[in-house]
Amino acid sequence: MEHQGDSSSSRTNAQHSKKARRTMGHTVQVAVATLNQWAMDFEGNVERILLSIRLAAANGATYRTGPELEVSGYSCEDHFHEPDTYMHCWEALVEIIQSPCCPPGMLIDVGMPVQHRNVAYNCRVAFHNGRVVLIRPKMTMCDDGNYRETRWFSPWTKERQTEEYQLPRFAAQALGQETAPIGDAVIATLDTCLGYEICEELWNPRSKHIDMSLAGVEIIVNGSGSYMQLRKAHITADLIRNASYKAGGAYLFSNMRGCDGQRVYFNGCSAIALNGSIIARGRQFALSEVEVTVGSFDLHDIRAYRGALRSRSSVAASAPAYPRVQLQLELAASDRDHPGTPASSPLGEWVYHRPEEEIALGPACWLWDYLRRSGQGGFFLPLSGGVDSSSTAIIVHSMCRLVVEAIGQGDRQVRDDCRKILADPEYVPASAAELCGRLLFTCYMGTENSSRETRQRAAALAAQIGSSHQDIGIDGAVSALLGIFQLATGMRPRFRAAGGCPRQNLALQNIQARTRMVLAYLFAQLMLWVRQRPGGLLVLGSANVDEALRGYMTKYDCSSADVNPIGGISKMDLRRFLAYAQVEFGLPIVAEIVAAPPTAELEPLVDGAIAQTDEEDMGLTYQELSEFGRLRKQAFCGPFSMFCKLAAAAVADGNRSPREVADRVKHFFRCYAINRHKMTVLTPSYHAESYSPDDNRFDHRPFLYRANWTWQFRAIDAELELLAKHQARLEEERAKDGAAAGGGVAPNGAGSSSEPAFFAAGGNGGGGHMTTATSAYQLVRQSSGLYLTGVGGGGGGGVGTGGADGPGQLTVGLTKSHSSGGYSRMHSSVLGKIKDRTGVPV
Ligand SMILES: Nc1ncnc2c1ncn2[C@@H]1O[C@H](COP(=O)(O)OP(=O)(O)OC[C@H]2O[C@@H]([n+]3cccc(C(=O)O)c3)[C@H](O)[C@@H]2O)[C@@H](O)[C@H]1O
Ligand SMILES: Nc1ncnc2c1ncn2[C@@H]1O[C@H](COP(=O)(O)OP(=O)(O)OP(=O)(O)O)[C@@H](O)[C@H]1O
Ligand SMILES: NC(=O)CC[C@H](N)C(=O)O
Repeated sequence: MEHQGDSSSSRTNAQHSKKARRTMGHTVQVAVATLNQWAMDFEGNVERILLSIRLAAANGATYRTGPELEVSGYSCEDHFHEPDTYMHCWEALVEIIQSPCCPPGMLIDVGMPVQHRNVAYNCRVAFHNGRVVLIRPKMTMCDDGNYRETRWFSPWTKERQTEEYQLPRFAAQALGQETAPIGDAVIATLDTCLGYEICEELWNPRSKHIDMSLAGVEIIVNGSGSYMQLRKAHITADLIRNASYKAGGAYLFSNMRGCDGQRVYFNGCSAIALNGSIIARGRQFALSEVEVTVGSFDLHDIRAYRGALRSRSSVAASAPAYPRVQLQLELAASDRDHPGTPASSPLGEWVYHRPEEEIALGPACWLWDYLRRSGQGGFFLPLSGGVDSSSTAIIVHSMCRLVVEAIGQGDRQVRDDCRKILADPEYVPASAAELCGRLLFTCYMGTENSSRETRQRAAALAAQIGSSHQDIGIDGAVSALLGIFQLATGMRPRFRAAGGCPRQNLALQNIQARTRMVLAYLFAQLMLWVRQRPGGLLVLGSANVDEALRGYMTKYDCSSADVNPIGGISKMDLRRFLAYAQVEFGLPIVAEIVAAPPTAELEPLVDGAIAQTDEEDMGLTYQELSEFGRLRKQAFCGPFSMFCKLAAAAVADGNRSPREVADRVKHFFRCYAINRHKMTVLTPSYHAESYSPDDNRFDHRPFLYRANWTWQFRAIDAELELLAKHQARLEEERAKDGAAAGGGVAPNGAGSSSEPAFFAAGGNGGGGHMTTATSAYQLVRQSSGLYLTGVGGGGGGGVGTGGADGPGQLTVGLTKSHSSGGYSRMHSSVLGKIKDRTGVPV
């Protein structure tokens, strides 16, 4: 099926084609736009789209594409259920199509939601010379991480088929066009062919670019809404490079950038690749709202590259065709139009930001978007002089550096936003520190438990970054609150050091922490009044991702803020960031902040020194929390699997016994379970970490748990018993065979290698087979060597039984261990309970 998508192309274009036929060029100049859109801000979104079209045209591009859902903004979420959203998108589209910013002859597409026959799709809408030429719906939705696309959109499932889309009445009248093709089609121009895969379609194993490129589509266009996560930027670049390397052709990747109203920060990095090399790319982090990246390539280079890929050509020869929308248009500029337009050369190596730079830049840009869009006048931060609140303060300072730099480079949008925030229409910042003094208000809120060192560190950091700093005491407020309690109950809690029980000790800590939160909001509301400036300040939070995971924070203390730039970042990464900032931003005090042991300073000092450290309090190190966090979320480990993996590693390293590992895993899960409720009120945090426990979108789990995990912990105990038995048997074997055995046996027990046999395929005595199924249970034995050495030396090869089990022995071993250990104990107690309740023996 072919569509004459441009049958009524304008006179200008017809003349252009005639001329081009005489002086045909092969170099196509294209533009990918990176836009900082804002969900539901149709006004601003249209302006930014038009600006990008204008810039693309000014740079000689004949084709412009942009990010996913750029008309509405990506993060509209349940607004995608509202008919208004679709209507406003069409209104915006008509405005864009009819704008004088769109030059005649230019092929343009925008991303927006479209409802067709009562089904909502996430689409690219391509237009040319005032007409919609194709609506291409997304065919593979994204639902992982923070994405929830199938909640609003359906994938287009009719492969290589189109239907007629009926334009809304007002749009049809405005454009003089009743229908447009919608579906899985491509656009054929007079000189090349172009097709779409939208964001996730590139990430999916059945990427659409494969079939399209085999069917002769030379330019693949991807409009994306891909958000930042630490250490992720290289993935998109690799995917684009690989797609165009394997399939040949040009790959145009256009991404959103910035905070469009949610916790995520879209990652920029728009790029153009040709035949496996990146030829143009945009920035990952920046304050500019519109960035247009232009690249040019020779269509003959695509044909030569593909033709030389012989295996590709033979597959392509039988590839099914796509419906093509035919346009009377040449994308390649004629030589006379753009004499000497050179094809872009491959860029050198793509240098990615290190994680510490990503922390310095990403949250800073996100905060800028949040601040200017919230209409507030700056930030208020309770600054303790510890790693976390210092990191937050330095991120604001980094934001100020970016603002000053952008204004210096002539970014008028940033300058105007800055003036609006500060309510000063003439303002030009003198330096980052000077701007910081106006935007960031820090406050040390000391108690009798605060040390001189932290107080001084907070003051020194404030002086070095330039924030407006105050040092206040809050003991009066704390004792007033305790006084009320005492008046009401006649009791006054005491610290542990003064003979109080843990409950009293904890309550006395939490009242200090919560009082700080109340004061933080008071100061945030009134500090600009004190300075005779309008508006208020946003309260910043500083709880890191590990504290959230472990629940090591007081609910509704200073962790409850308006926004938290470090809530998705681990303590380990924050330390890296601080080391980087110390040098990069010239902040010598940071060395002391990093070196000090993290402490809450909520318990009395002992002889004037800190008596409480975070890691001791938590019973876990920050490094362990990162490891547990990754296993829980990224590796999808429950307590049992986490134990198995960590025990295997610990035994291999010889640094911990399985029992110690079991104790720590159980402690972690207990703490996680009793504190999970805190995640329901977690301050909105910049999303950066793939193991974030954020309950809002990213990590959907219950918040009421059976915190002693009886069933799961019993499985760990059974496993411990099993390992102990193996250990005992191993020692027995060693004692028996001693040096004569010369170590373990080779695979299949056939040799006498001095290495413990690792991939044993069955003990010689028992004939058991190690199947390819590698459960976590098997891995424990593999990496600890316990199972395999036992197999070889003992000649029995049974697991858990020491007998001559046959195939499948591992499973049998597991079952036996459970029934001999925890499971049978539990089982009899259940039977007892049932009997008690029913009176009937079971
Ligand atoms: N399942 C559940 N669903 C809903 N709510 C639940 C709940 N379980 C307890 N609760 C409630 O939660 C409240 C207890 O939580 P909360 O008041 O936060 O108190 P809690 O978690 O008991 O104690 C605060 C923890 O944070 C530590 N801390 C304190 C201060 C600073 C720092 C630091 O970051 O350096 C750490 C402190 O050592 C302690 O471990 C109670 O009201 C309790 O009834
Ligand atoms: N003495 C203090 N002055 C001002 N704010 C404080 C003080 N103590 C704690 N806070 C605030 O409460 C937050 C949580 O306190 P907590 O003691 O848990 O610190 P933390 O999470 O370890 O962070 P940090 O590394 O900044 O101390 C801090 O990040 C900080 O914003
Ligand atoms: N919007 C999307 O389809 C997202 C795709 C992809 N998984 C990403 O993280 O970028």
